[in-house]
Amino acid sequence: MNLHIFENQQELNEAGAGIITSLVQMQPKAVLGLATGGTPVGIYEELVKAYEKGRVSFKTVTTFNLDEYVGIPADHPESYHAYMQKHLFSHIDLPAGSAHIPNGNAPDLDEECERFNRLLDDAKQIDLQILGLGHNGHIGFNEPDDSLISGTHRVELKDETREANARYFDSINEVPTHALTMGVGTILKAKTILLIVRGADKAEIVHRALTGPITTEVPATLLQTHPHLVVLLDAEAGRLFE
Ligand SMILES: O=P(O)(O)OC[C@H]1O[C@](O)(CO)[C@@H](O)[C@@H]1O
Repeated sequence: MNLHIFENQQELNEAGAGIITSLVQMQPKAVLGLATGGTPVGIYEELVKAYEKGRVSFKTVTTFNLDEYVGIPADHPESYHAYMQKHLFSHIDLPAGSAHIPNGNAPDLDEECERFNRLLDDAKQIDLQILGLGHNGHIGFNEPDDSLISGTHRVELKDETREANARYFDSINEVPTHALTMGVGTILKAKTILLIVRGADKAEIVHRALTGPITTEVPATLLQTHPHLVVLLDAEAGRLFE
């Protein structure tokens, strides 16, 4: 594991964007796994700046998003489709057909998961998977459980996840109860994983995820088994590592 702790958010954002930019410069046909949530916003901002300065192009890149809520349309402001448009896709030259996000509003969700899995299979391997971390140790929307699922699947969100994400909605009742998520098998198959964690409220869970016993009750502990894990933490999240 390659762990870096940053004193300020800007340095973390630049480091995260720098890793992605370098990969795409070296490998213009890179397959990127993208995350949503509050954590990667600043990194996407830096990526957009790198694109605007002509340092990187996404013309031949393919992307896969980790997850999407079930039951809200893609144009809902809090859908992960809308998030990706707002924070990244509308600012760069990634062709629309190269960006894949599960459709949480598909009429047949099992079929949608199969479609997404087939696309992932066709892409062979994600070169770099960006990950945030849920307060309960979830990665993507793979929630703590006594077993975990390898491929893309439908998941019921835990109360704590819905509470954490309620800040983006008018009330908790509007937060979807289910989501589609890439499974842990797909996540762990990525060549490199870039885990990004910020804030004092995640100091304990990230420490447990990276140093505690491996358990499906903390899905992020499985990341300890990955041969190329890069971790970027802000000073608050990294408190217990110092
Ligand atoms: O970055 P946040 O908003 O704390 O979210 C934590 C995690 O939950 C998710 O939103 C669910 O996938 C992830 O994208 C993110 O890593």
